[in-house]
Amino acid sequence: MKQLVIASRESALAMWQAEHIQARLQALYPGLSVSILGMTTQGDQILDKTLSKIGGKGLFVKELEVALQEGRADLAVHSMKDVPMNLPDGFELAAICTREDPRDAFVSNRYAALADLPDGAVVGTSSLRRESQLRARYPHLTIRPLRGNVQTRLRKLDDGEFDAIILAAAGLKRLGLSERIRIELAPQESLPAVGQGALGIEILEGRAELAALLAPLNDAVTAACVRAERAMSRALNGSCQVPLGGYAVQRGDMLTLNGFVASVDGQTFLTARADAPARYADALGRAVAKQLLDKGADDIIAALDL
Ligand SMILES: NCc1[nH]cc(CCC(=O)O)c1CC(=O)O
Repeated sequence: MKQLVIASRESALAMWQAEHIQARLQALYPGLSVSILGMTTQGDQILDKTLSKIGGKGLFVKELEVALQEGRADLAVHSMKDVPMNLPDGFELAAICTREDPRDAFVSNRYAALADLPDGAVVGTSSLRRESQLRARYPHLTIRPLRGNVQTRLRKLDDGEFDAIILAAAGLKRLGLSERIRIELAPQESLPAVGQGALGIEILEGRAELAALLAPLNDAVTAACVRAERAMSRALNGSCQVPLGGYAVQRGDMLTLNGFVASVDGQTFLTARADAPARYADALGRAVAKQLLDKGADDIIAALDL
């Protein structure tokens, strides 16, 4: 293989991620030419509705998959957080790269931390996961929807529409915007989204030579963690239409997975946790999902009116 084309969304964050993978590939294979094909997805275009209402994560990856299918690109770089739990037939993840900071970040021009926000302060987020956790811990806050790419969200904060917003720390750091982070939220305070902070590389199934070329970009620890998180979410039928979070860490050979499912108002809040050797990542994810279901997660999900 002499040249590769990376399909990417055109947002600054997506382009940073594509360029990061481009640079890693060029460092690994100096003779290889790697270019980036930027494209807009429906998820980028429809900004007046929350993601959960317009059909969720698939909207950010569909156009990229079409480019792979039509041979216009060889690989697509995604934030794993945006990748649906079940890939369409004919696609596979060739690599999951080393995870960046997985935490959510508190961003505000006036307040140093969530606990400093006064009664009725307005916090922007369109993530049901972030909303349910905020409502559970800080019922006195007002949560308002906030969509758009990272820069758009920061501009809305700066325009005074919100007292604070919550964003993924990874996105801010990648864009050189770490100074906007007032404080990072510990996983116990805001459990990250499944796959948050990790990049994934998607290709057409059956391209063995391409898969082998991309294999060195895979990070085994991140891959095991993300596999456990995604297995949990899949078993819960999770999407961004369900307020759920899942976050795994690996110490030695042992994975620990924490998960939660909550009602959007944060009134019902179910948590679960389990450990297993990394080679049982999928089973670990299913076991945590089972705990959550046994505690009544299916009632919460059924009541969501999807
Ligand atoms: N939902 C959009 C999205 N997808 C991935 C990231 C951040 C980067 C990552 O998690 O790898 C973001 C922005 C955010 O949630 O603030």
